[in-house]
Amino acid sequence: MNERPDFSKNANHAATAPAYFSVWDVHAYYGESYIVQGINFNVHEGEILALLGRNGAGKTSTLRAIARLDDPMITHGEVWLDHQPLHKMRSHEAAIAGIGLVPEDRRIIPGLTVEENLQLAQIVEPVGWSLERLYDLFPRLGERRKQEGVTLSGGEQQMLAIARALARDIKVLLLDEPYEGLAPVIVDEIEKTLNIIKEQGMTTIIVEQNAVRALELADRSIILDTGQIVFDGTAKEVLDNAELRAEYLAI
Ligand SMILES: Nc1ncnc2c1ncn2[C@@H]1O[C@H](COP(=O)(O)OP(=O)(O)OP(=O)(O)O)[C@@H](O)[C@H]1O
Repeated sequence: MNERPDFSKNANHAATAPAYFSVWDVHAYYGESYIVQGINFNVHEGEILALLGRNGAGKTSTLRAIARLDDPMITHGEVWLDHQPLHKMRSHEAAIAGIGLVPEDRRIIPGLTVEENLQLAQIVEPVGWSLERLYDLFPRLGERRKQEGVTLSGGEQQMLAIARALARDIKVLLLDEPYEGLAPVIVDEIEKTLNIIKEQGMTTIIVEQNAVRALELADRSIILDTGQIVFDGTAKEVLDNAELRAEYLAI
């Protein structure tokens, strides 16, 4: 058998340091399928972490597990957010505890305007960013506030999905493939916005197939392969390591 290069030496050290958001030895299954196979990582407050890897590496499953969705089910391990044990919570409780998941399919609610989609997110206290602040961040949403959300362009729907997460009082923003299907110019616009959100102190985890764009944005990166972490380090280390990129990201 070919030995594969070991980039994982950094993977476990992070779990010992206290952090704002900690994932410790998480294992998760879809039914009998063992998909998330002992994941450890930390994210510090205000940091952007890119969760990367090839198709099927387990990125979305990891994000879903830490957001405490029913599938995949965590069978072992702990997830902590600002001293709160997310691993003991269901998804709605994790949402109240500060998880803001923006799923890949964006889930804009049909029949509701842009503004109504945002207002719906604020029905339960505590609320996050005001509508005014969200429209300052996303002027296109302000211009289209009376338009039905599902009739927006793909990029605008992505903006609405992010804005809806921020409309709640969240502590960490989890983005699943936010750039998928978007033109580079729209990716530029969303990247700029995510940088502004970071400047305002938000902690973010981004799962993205477009690894180069995600690494431009991120402070740190974790690379997954078959449900395990094979690299944990800075975004620059990934960009500078051609062997690592070729092996796990095909870039
Ligand atoms: N609902 C499910 N039931 C069973 N297996 C699943 C389910 N969803 C995903 N998987 C499997 O889990 C593995 C990891 O999938 P996941 O979607 O987490 O990968 P990913 O890294 O996000 O890839 P992609 O970028 O292609 O979405 C894959 O082998 C996939 O087939």
